[in-house]
Amino acid sequence: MTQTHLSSYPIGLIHYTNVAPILDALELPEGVSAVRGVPTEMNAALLNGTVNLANISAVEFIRNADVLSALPDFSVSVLGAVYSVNLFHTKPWGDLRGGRIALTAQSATSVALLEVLLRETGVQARLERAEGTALDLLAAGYDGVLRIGDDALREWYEVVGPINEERSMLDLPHQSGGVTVTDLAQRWFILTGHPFAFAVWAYRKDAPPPHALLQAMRQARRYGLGHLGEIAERHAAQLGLPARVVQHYLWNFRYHLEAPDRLGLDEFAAKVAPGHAPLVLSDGRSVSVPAAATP
Ligand SMILES: C=C(O[C@@H]1C=C(C(=O)O)C=C[C@H]1O)C(=O)O
Repeated sequence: MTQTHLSSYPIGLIHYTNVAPILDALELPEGVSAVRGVPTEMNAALLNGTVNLANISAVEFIRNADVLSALPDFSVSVLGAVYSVNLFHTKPWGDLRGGRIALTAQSATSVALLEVLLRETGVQARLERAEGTALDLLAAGYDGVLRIGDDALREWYEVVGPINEERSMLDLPHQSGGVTVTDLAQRWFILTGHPFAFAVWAYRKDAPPPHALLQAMRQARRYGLGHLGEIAERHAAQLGLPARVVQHYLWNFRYHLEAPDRLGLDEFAAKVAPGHAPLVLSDGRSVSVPAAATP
């Protein structure tokens, strides 16, 4: 038997439903292995060198732009509502001043986004790490609770649902039973008019990805976006949500780090890490979108 010596290229995968259109059909090429985890775990794994590439919190890419580069055509971005990055609160936003907000330990980007949004609206609150569902933490006395990912999507629907034949996703209320759900990407859109990039696929500059992996990722995404209905059905069953809700949730994402997403990323970077190292993509370009030519 011939022994093949494979060079090993470990990658990290955040396994939230929002990346299912990219990851569900991904076949890892020979020599590539994957670990899975929540954003803060994958951020740490990439930064400590346990993995060489991962979809990570965009803010960690920004903060570590000296050692990380990002793929030029992959992101988890959204223009307007995202449905799964939510602040649940019982008082109006402005009355959160001086209040206590619980933060999920899974997130880095959304915590930084919340800080930006609070700062820009002049609301100073005490931010504390605490785990639990939004409703449990509100019942425990927190004034606001930040939730992300699948839990946030489920808990959002628990508060504002159900949809029915008369109501589309867009008709759902933003509050119910004394609980308001503020969608942070929607709030960012109102503030800036730009998309918000939650995650990018970053890799260590000293360990660029093999071409076969990039090809496999692009192929998987093409398949996933072409089979969104099936993916939504499968994940809806796992999440305990209507397939209609999950399909809307998925098609709403922008998975290609296009010019508008870069604009949003650049703007966020200027707000969270002024003076950060240039954000470089693997095609050698900077994230910044060139200013439109002036006449
Ligand atoms: C849109 C989301 O984006 C995620 C949010 C992240 C964060 O807050 O650090 C990291 C990766 C993203 O995939 C979500 O979790 O719902």
